[in-house]
Amino acid sequence: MKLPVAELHIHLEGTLEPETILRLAGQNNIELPWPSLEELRAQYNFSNLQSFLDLFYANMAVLRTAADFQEITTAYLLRAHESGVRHVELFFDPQAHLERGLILAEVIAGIRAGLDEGLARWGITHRLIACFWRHAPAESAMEILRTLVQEKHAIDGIGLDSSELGYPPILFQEVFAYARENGLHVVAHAGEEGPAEYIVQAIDLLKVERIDHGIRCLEDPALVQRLVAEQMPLTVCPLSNVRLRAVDTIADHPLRQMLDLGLKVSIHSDDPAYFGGYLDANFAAVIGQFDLSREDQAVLARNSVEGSFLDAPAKAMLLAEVNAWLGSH
Ligand code: HPA
Ligand SMILES: [Zn+2]
Repeated sequence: MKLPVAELHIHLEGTLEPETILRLAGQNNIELPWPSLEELRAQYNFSNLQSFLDLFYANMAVLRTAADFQEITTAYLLRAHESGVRHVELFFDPQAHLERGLILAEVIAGIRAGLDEGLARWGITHRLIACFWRHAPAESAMEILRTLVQEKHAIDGIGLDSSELGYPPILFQEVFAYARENGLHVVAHAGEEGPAEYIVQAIDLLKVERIDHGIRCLEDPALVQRLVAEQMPLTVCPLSNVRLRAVDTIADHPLRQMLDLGLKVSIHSDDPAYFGGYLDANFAAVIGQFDLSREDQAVLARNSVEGSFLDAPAKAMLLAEVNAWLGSH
């Protein structure tokens, strides 16, 4: 039996595998600067968040049709199913696709079709979260969000991603207020490359329900105390942190320390096609490095379920499965 988990920090566009990128490029007549698998693979050496984002945004040019979005969503869910994922809260970047002239309703329809397929075939439940770019003006986010709300596009929440340094959460206060007023869930990347202060702003000004990454909270002991007291979920992505040089190696990752402090951390894969592995690989890396006990692993899984936007009965069911997993060995 695999450890049942909720995947809460996964960017759909970050599941685009190099082979899929080249196949879709051919299919959709998109010319990429790296036409062969070898040349493409040579690009995956990142020095920081921005160097990854540059490649990530360039590669998603190959996504053109609703069918493309459906296909990559289903492909991801199959892979997630194989790594024990029972529930997924999927991020996508509307601005990246609008900028390329795609129609948002079609993008969402494709993703939704894939999510429905994942539910039917593997029983994976889902939520869909539109992430706004913090490097773009808040007005752009607001305009898109208004359309999403007015046209009743099927999203369940909003997030905040892309380049972090220099783009504090305060810039998006109105966008997040509007989302909350319209019944949407709210999350934000904060404290990945940005300072602990951005985590404070995300909580106080954006009133987020989860922090994505959040590892730099450790630089502010008062904030750590608060995050523990409020049991604020932190969606930590170990392989991403290593590949984007937020930490030097897995051995230097603060996960063990975060668990010991009582922070509500869970493990996620961020952009698995870019960072060397899906949820199972992220778990394997930290289990091996920190000698995590089965109880530690169950805590990580419970945190993922409790931090999700599932309703209470669905959470209770998954938590019972985590306990069954713990009792099964
Ligand atoms: O790790 C990330 N950080 C910020 N933006 C992102 N967009 C995809 N992945 C990321
Ligand atoms: Zn992310």
